[in-house]
Amino acid sequence: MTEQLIDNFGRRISYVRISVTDRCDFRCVYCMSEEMTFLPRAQVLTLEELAMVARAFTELGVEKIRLTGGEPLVRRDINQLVDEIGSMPGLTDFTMTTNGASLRKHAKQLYAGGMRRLNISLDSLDPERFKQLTRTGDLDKVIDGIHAAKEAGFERIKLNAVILKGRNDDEVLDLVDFARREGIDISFIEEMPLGDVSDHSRAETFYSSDDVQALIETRYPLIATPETTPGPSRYFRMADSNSRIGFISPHSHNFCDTCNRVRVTVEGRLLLCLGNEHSVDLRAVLRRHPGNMQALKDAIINALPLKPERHHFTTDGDVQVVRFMNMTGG
Ligand SMILES: Nc1nc2c(ncn2[C@@H]2O[C@H](COP(=O)(O)OP(=O)(O)OP(=O)(O)O)[C@@H](O)[C@H]2O)c(=O)[nH]1
Ligand SMILES: C[S@@+](CC[C@H](N)C(=O)[O-])C[C@H]1O[C@@H](n2cnc3c(N)ncnc32)[C@H](O)[C@@H]1O
Ligand code: SF4
Ligand code: SF4
Repeated sequence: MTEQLIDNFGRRISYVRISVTDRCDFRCVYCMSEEMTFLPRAQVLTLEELAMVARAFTELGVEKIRLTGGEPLVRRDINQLVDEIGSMPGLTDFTMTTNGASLRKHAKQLYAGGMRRLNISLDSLDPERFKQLTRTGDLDKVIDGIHAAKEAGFERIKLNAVILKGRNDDEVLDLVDFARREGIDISFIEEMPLGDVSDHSRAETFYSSDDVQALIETRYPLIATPETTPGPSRYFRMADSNSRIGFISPHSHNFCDTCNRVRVTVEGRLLLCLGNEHSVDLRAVLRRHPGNMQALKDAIINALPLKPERHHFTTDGDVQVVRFMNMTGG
């Protein structure tokens, strides 16, 4: 029987999020500072190391892998990694979270590599505002990227929108209408206190999922659905559309008791929880014992008791976790 990863709270780890780069072509205000220094290449896992980490997890019973970043599509040779992971036995869900700007170039290859779902971040449909929120992003490219993903055949595409009071809360209904028109899903995310951002006061911009939901229900009554992905969204449906509306609410509806996931940061740190610092250095194991799968699996198994029960985020604007989101991939 396959070995399984079960933590001290009885939660089985079936989902791993792997950050493949800390670099990004955007500088979203809630994720990065304007002047970011990225890691030297030697500190980042190589493609071979990333593939070995993915294989170790699948051999330990993990069924879902998400590639993230930074922007995963700016990593050179990303398609090679996708092909390799996509062919690993045991994976039932292989996917990516992307800002969408390079999907016109990559969507077909991702599909060919075995991906069937994609999450694409989109916080505004207004080109000027989109530029302000991402600092460098071009809205047209992202919309074109969404279309490219649909054309490539992706079965489920989900938009992710981080809602900030006073910045884009007036676009919630427009974003829902966009998702309905495109026949795709959308999740609304509460901003988390990761990384020290100077652009806005997080205490002032906090906008709860309940408020987003109330706003949507002024136009579309929402019907709760038990459907889940092995992710943190709570989903709702509308009577007259196939699009699902999700809410990712780390503050107002904590989902830690059903947590099924761990992360591998771009430096190969196995991070047991997004909201805490408990971690183990897998890169050191990989480089001390090159090619030794058992040593890597043992390091992962031995790390599990470190997984904390939950995060302790607050909405008062305090930063509890200093690392930026692009290191861990969200
Ligand atoms: N606090 C917390 N936030 C998470 C966790 N997993 C994902 N998120 C946040 O959820 C948002 C969307 O993440 P995605 O990369 O789209 O992944 P997902 O929601 O797990 O994806 P699905 O598989 O489609 O459900 C990001 O802002 C993540 O930081 C988690 O374990 N804890
Ligand atoms: C860090 S990004 C990496 C993948 C890709 N670059 C993208 O933007 O989709 C993953 C997700 O985290 C979200 N995110 C980033 N910073 C966040 C924060 N402080 N709070 C909540 N979500 C955040 C982004 O909106 C995105 O949906
Ligand atoms: S949220 Fe994604 S696209 Fe935006 S800066 Fe962070 S890594 Fe880049
Ligand atoms: S905050 Fe930590 S414990 Fe809670 S769901 Fe996220 S990773 Fe799991």
